Amino acid sequence: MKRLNSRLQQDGAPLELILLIRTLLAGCKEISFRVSQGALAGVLGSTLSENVQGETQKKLDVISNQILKDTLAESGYVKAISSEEEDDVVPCNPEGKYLVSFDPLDGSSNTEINSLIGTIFSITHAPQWMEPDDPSAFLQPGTQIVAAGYVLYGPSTMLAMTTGRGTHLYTLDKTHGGFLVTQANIQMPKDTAEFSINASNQRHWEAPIQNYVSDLIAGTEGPRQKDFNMRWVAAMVGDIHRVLCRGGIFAYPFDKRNPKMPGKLRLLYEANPMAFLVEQAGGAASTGHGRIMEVMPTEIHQRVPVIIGSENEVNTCLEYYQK
Ligand SMILES: O=P(O)(O)OC[C@H]1O[C@](O)(COP(=O)(O)O)[C@@H](O)[C@@H]1O
Ligand SMILES: [Mg+2]
Ligand SMILES: [Mg+2]
Repeated sequence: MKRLNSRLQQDGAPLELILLIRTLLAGCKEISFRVSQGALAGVLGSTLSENVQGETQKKLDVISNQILKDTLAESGYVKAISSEEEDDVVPCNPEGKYLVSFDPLDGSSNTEINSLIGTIFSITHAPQWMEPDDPSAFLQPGTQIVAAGYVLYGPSTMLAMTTGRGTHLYTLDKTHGGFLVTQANIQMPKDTAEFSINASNQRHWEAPIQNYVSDLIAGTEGPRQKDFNMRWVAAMVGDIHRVLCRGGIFAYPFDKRNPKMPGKLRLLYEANPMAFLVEQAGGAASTGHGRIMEVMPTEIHQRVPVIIGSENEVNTCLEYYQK
């Protein structure tokens, strides 16, 4: 099986980017170890603090954020970091060539039940004009990302990553501590009979997505004339992993409860990396009104509605928005 280094070289990644990715993954391996210790390491449960988005931070959110922040800041490759758990950007090496955005721990509510969680990241070039504490350099559309992926802390620790030359799946071989390619160039099925959405929010959605999901649920008796199954992990990283591996459609749409919050998931470190991975695997990723990767961010913690998955099913969903 191919090692991470040779796969990245084959895909034409520059040396400094490879070294940065290896550094980032060293942090993720430490998180993986802490996660696997569970209650024994005293890492479960909530802290007394909230992040900038008003969410109660779990101990693992804070620990994972600290691990990644320290590892990346010390590496020298990174000019600045933006994280779900940091109010502002974190300045690193003024000479660093890259910017890294991450969700240190996705699926926080799963930590206490030993269920799927992960780390999501994206990497862009750092503009030379940028001061390391300047958030505006992070406001680049997803099309500028040079590498993105997630590490899934599941029964095995897996990495899904793309540098724009296909999406590859890797598995952490704990016997020597390296990630090995276990599936190169994943190709998602274009069609699917599986959807993934928090249906308890249905009454708050806009009409197009309400109608679309109603038609999925109507199955063979409805206009789609086909039965669909529903799957929900409650961690985007787990739900997207399933969609990448066997097709499906995942959505976290805009809902009307808070008009100032155009969706739940964050563009820089949740929606964009997943959109890049899925597009590179032959899938599609939209806000309902346009390609996620073309959204111009206006702030680092910006939220967007997401509809991500098998290409034909995403397009069918988008027809409801166009009606
Ligand atoms: O249970 P809800 O409210 O539908 O939210 C689930 C969503 O929230 C998230 O957990 C948000 O991410 P964090 O855990 O990083 O805050 C997503 O992974 C998931 O898809
Ligand atoms: Mg998250
Ligand atoms: Mg998180």
